[in-house]
Amino acid sequence: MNAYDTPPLPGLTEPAPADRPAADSNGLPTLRHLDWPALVAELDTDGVALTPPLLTPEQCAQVREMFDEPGLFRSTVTMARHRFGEGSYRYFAHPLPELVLALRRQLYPPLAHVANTWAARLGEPGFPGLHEDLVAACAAVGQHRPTPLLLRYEQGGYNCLHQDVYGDLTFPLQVAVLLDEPDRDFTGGESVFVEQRPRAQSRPIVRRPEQGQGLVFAVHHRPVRSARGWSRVMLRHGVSTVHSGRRHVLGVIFHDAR
Ligand SMILES: O=C(O)CCC(=O)C(=O)O
Ligand SMILES: [Fe+2]
Repeated sequence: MNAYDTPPLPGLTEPAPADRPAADSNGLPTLRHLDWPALVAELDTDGVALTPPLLTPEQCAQVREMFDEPGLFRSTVTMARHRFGEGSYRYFAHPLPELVLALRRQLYPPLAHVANTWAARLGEPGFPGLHEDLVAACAAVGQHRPTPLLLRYEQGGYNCLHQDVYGDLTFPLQVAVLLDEPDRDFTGGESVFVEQRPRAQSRPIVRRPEQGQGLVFAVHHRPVRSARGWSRVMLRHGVSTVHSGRRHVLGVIFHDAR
């Protein structure tokens, strides 16, 4: 059983306005245009869902440029050093930039609804309905460090298949927002997912978001209906080689890290 009540899934009663991102009076994203029931259906089928643009091209440029402001980050990882791939990523420090915070807070409640449905299917503990309560739950188990990150791949860059687990408390969904325009700013660099099914061969899934679009996907596993009820299917994600140009992604992970 879930230990938390989850607010109803937004979008079930309100019509989705336009299929493009809007900004509030502070220039921060507002995500009222997302068709959550459609995204949930996609997540339940594939474990991966592609959103309409979450950020405008201007907001994408704004976030991309943050990569070169070292003061915004708590740590930088050179992927080749750990054999994670080729490229680098930086974890944002507190206080998170307003735009990153806005995405994290606004994407969380509908995803918590999905997470709680998945948890109930798998007999796992549930999650709070508000992101601030998830952050508090993380802190209570020693996970204090923010996990949103910016990734940069140059020509030849890639990201090996992995899972973003940073402690015992793992929120099961995450979002990656593409900040560049494919085939203009870079070529190659597809988003790659591999679903490892029980007692079966693995399924590859490839997505090519446009600039500003987000990919929502399972962090480690998700429920899939089987003959004996629900079983866990593992998902790993990565990025194929960038053939030319530079590719940037904003990674929004909801649990904090140890
Ligand atoms: O660059 C990508 O598309 C993958 C980013 C990633 O691994 C993440 O957001 O956790
Ligand atoms: Fe990742």
